[in-house]
Amino acid sequence: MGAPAQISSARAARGIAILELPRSLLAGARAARISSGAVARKLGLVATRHILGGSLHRGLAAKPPCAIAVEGSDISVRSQAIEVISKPTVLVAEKLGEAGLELLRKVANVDCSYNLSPEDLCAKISLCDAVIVRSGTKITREVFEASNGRLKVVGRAGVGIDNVDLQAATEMGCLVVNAPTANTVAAAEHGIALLAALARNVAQANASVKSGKWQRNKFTGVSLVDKTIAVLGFGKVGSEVARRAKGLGMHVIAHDPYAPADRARAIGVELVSFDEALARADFISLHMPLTPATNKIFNDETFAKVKKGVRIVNVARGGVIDENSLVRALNSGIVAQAALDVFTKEPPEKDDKLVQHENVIVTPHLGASTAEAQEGVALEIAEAVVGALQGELAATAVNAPMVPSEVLTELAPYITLAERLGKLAVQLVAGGGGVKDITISYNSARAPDDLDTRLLRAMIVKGLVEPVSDTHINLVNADYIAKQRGLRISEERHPAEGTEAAPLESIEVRIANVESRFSSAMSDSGDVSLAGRIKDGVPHLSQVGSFSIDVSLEGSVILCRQVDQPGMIGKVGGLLGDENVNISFMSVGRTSPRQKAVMAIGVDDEPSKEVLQKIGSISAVEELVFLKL
Ligand SMILES: NC(=O)C1=CN([C@@H]2O[C@H](COP(=O)(O)OP(=O)(O)OC[C@H]3O[C@@H](n4cnc5c(N)ncnc54)[C@H](O)[C@@H]3O)[C@@H](O)[C@H]2O)C=CC1
Ligand SMILES: O=C(O)C(=O)COP(=O)(O)O
Repeated sequence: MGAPAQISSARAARGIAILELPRSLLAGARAARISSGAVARKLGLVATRHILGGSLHRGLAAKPPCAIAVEGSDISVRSQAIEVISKPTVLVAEKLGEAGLELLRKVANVDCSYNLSPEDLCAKISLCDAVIVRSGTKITREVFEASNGRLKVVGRAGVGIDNVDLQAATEMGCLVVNAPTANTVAAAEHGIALLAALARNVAQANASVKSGKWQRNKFTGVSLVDKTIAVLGFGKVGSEVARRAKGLGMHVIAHDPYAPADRARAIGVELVSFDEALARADFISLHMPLTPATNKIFNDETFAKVKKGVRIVNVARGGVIDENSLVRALNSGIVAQAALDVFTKEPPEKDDKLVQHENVIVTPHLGASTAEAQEGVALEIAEAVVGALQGELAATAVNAPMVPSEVLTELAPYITLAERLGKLAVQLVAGGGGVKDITISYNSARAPDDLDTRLLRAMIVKGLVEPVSDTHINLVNADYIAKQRGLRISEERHPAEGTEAAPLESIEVRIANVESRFSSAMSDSGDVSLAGRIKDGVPHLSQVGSFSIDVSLEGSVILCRQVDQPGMIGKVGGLLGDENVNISFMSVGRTSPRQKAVMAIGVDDEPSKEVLQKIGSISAVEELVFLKL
């Protein structure tokens, strides 16, 4: 956490305000929290701030500056609005390439502690904002719990995330990112290396010659050309293996329930069913992830379906094979040979039957271990972790919906609007309790499939739940938390007048089956109802119950129902002015002249109870509520 910073000067020139901060203050800082709505918005902070619930500004993180340029002319920032936050701590728990470490060190304190026991990892984790692991470290529920909410990002420097408890990460709002592309070729090359080594008994022959023997007949192998290889899991690695196997003159078939047919066609691979792949293959190469569905997918039943004498290569995960079944299949000759890079338990026991089997060759999980892949992976994961710490939605997020950066930029003001509507709506519910049925209406001139509402929904949940709980909510866990709290959220799309340039005309939040502290917030259908829109880039409250109003959602809001009559604005404004409460906006929504009206007053500061009471006792005022943003 940081301390409020003093701004040495703020000057505006040609629409750019420069806020100068003492350099000493920012030395070692990773970011500055800008809590003034106007400035935050103009810095584009709002989008980042809300995604991880953090408060980071990406421009600052890379190179702590002594000045922040803010676009716009109407900027006034108080010094308390800026808070400097110290560097995050990233624990690198397994060896990572130097380029990645260098990148991390620019923005974080990097603690490289390898080979930690689970206990030591749990002891350390509460001091870390992020942790980077490879396949050798398990990030279990216990680790997340031990972090006491500080751990915000888990970076998996590689593809497989079966060593991370994703459910626990999601529940705790911790983003998991991986590095899915940089080791693809390395893994595929290792698969091909094992395939060739297997077919020609390279490992056994090597050991034999080194032990002083010369056994040429014993190690006669089999040819690859014209043989059929079944690639199971036709994703990134599987496709690269298929391409290379084609080059070796093999006939390649593949099974993958989710593989696009055009990719298979482009490589000249025949997509077949699982059973057909088993029945036809001379070689089987495994490239599917370890999931509950693929766990022990190779078992006695599966081996009963393979062509006798099949050879198996596994550079995916040990857990996709029932290792006892494989030993049986090897002993009976159903499987002639196996080449394994991965094991259910790593490292396997010394006397492991599979490892020691004469027809099995093994490597210690080396698929991703080339110099090139490790540099690439290190950079890929470091970029993802740094981005995530800065509140960006990592493109390689594993447990959060991916939102392209263009969409994020476009939705940024609506993200703020959504959270604020949620925050206001829950304050309008009497007692704040009983909130269960929420309807969100998106009014948009765009085609229904042209609006990604996941982020908006998450932010509404954040706004609704955070003020009444100690749970930290972000895009990662919003849906989970909503479900856990029994919130039933329905989303509606309504075509709106307007241009397609703006993603949305307005957002309405309705809460059904509750009483309100401000009866005018009840819609005709009996729901607490609020709507807002973006005006000149700023979130505005545009409707309360059935009253149309227009108040900028930057500070807090006083809503006041009155009998419409002259002089009300002056009276209320006078009372607030006497208390030095700055009014940022005022708007009156009426059903018809001199009937009921709702006055919405945007205020920068929280008025005292006394002044609210005085406003409430103005004879024309029928009800009043103060809503904090
Ligand atoms: N040995 C090593 O060092 C390395 C191992 N790996 C392992 O290889 C796996 C694959 O990596 P990528 O190709 O990069 O991932 P990927 O996600 O691009 O491909 C995985 C493919 O498996 C498919 N799949 C899922 N369930 C399946 C099933 N039941 N049957 C057949 N296919 C299924 C998916 O549709 C997907 O196309 C990783 O999950 C990881 O476990 C990856 C890199 C290095
Ligand atoms: O990327 C993967 O899935 C791998 O299996 C590589 O594992 P590693 O990072 O080398 O421990």
